[in-house]
Amino acid sequence: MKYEFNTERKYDIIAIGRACIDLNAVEYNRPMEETMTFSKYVGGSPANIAIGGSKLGLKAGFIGKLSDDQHGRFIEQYIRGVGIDTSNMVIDQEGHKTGLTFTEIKSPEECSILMYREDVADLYIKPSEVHEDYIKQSKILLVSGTALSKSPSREAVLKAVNLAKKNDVKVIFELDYRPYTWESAEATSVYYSLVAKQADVVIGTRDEFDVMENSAEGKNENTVNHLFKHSPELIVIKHGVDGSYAYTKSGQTFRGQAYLTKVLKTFGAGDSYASAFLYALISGMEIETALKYGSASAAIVVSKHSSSEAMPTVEEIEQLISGKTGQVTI
Ligand SMILES: Nc1ncnc2c1ncn2[C@@H]1O[C@H](COP(=O)(O)OP(=O)(O)OP(=O)(O)O)[C@@H](O)[C@H]1O
Ligand SMILES: O=C(O)C[C@@H](O)[C@H](O)C(=O)CO
Repeated sequence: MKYEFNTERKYDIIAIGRACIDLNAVEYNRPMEETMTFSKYVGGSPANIAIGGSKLGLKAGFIGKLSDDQHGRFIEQYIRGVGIDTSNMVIDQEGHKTGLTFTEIKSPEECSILMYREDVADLYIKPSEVHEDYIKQSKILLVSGTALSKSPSREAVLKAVNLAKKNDVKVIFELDYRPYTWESAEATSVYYSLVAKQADVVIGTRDEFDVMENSAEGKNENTVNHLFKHSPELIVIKHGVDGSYAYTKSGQTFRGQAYLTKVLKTFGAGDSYASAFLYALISGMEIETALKYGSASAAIVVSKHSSSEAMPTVEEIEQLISGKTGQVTI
């Protein structure tokens, strides 16, 4: 089964949310306290997804706010350098800083991230900085859940969603739950539910859907039955190394299996998955194939050091899917 998009658009994907910096531990297999060197990459889930999509050949744009300093300029230059349109990336004029994410790689199974997100520039994007003329040029608007965590970014995103719906732009909601900037579980649940009900496609891990439902150990069947009473037509629920499921409003369920790989760290899996899954959907592939693209892209990124820089090419993904690189599905 395929998923249809408006084809007459300049951009395939416009993402809204944070573009930040990842500082990934260069020394592996040790706790952060003993890690002395880090490599710098552009990070932030929606930026990673846009970068991944652009590397696969999608025409991408980005709506966000950057700090007016060396870090903000590094991010803008990198994003522009990979071919993403940065004309709607605003420079903060109020002294807010870039968000930083430090990563800890204790072992392939034990990796975590430590985010510095106090007063970060990305959460200060205002509704007046989101423009209808831009959004209406895209096939899809990719919304990151973290951008809903504080005002004025929350209202800016809600405006973007309204404009997308008005202009027949598909809204893809990536739940992207990062506890660091949310005030309470109740607030997260309220805003996640609000946007998920309006979105066309919702993507998240099982844990993130539990956050949306403000419950524990929810069942996929209950989640999709509830959301399909509203706008969503396609829901993707990820279960880490156990793979992922895509559910359609018409009642079909597809399973995507993870590919066995030599894991260096597990972060970056979700973003690489989303970029390749969306690339495949936008390119007119079947949902089953899109799940393979997402899983293969994630398997490639978890075997590498970064999230953004490691995003694969179409050839790398297709080699893995066709078994030419010797990897197998789990
Ligand atoms: N250890 C692994 N080996 C191979 N593939 C993996 C592994 N972990 C995850 N994946 C793939 O990545 C997909 C997304 O993973 P996961 O459910 O962990 O997303 P996520 O929690 O959003 O990721 P992130 O850690 O980036 O936030 C899975 O459906 C699977 O295909
Ligand atoms: O999403 C973030 O802000 C951090 C990411 O850039 C990081 O690489 C990661 O955790 C991806 O899952």
